[in-house]
Amino acid sequence: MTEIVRVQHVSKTFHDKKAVNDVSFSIKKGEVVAILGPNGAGKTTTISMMLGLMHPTNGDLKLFGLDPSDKKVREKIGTMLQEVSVMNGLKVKELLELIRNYYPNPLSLKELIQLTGLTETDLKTRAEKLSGGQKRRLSFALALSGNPDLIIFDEPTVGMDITSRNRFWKTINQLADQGKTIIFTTHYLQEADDVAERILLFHNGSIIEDGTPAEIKARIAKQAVSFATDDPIHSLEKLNKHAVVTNIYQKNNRVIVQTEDTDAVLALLFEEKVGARQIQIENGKLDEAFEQLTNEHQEAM
Ligand SMILES: Nc1ncnc2c1ncn2[C@@H]1O[C@H](COP(=O)(O)OP(=O)(O)OP(=O)(O)O)[C@@H](O)[C@H]1O
Repeated sequence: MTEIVRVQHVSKTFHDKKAVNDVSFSIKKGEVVAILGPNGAGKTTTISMMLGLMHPTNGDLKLFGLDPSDKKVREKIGTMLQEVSVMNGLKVKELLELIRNYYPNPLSLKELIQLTGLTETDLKTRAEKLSGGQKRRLSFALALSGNPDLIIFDEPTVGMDITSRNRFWKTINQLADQGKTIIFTTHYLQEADDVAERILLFHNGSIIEDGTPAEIKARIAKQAVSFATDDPIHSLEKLNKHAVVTNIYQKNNRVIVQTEDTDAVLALLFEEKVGARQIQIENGKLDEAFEQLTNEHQEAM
């Protein structure tokens, strides 16, 4: 598979602050990658270096095998940054036409409208008169204008209402199906869990986890089987003796069995005849994993 992004031992220091500290990763064609991490973790700095807006203090960073500021690279990238700045005085349609002209194979205006949900009224409006949410929609259309192979977004859904957000992710999934490579940062962990195939978790300038959302959640092993029963004490006694049960307790008439193997626990419920009803399997949540991983790292420092 073609390597699109290659980051090798990259660091960025501002005065004496190490914002990014010896980070290495590579991203292949067609991957959808979420960059997560608490405030100040180094996400925006990493993205800015990928876009050639900042140079690494140390290390090497290539997109499509070239320097990010190379014209050939710029033609293949679409981006949407946190700050939406649009050119005042132009109508949305004029602005889109202008930007499309910079690219060798732009998307048609019709395609851009269909992908981003810009309305006829939006097209006739001067860019500076758009609402915050409409501006983000325009910014999304501008990012897609050149029909980019690589799309990089920094917190793209901030300020979008639920409908716009759903539409945005639907389009992203559509673009991913076409084989585009997509990298985005977000503080909405559910979005990363739903959309990304891979998560790079940043903390204090370093990558502390790199894996699929399922792998990252599984590493925290907060999986559990819970059930209702007429005799919780009897269930606790019968199940507690099995090694597959890592923890067991009663909560509001339900028995919660924490384990790393929910299938084995399900089998046990029937073998031990505990009279389990309304059985539920909980696979852990990404936000729990996120919090635990960043805390563990904080303690280890
Ligand atoms: N231009 C700059 N000058 C000095 N320090 C900077 C600059 N840009 C970023 N930093 C510092 O580098 C660190 C990483 O910042 P960065 O913006 O990359 O974090 P982030 O993960 O994107 O955070 P957030 O989630 O808040 O957007 C922070 O401590 C920040 O204060």
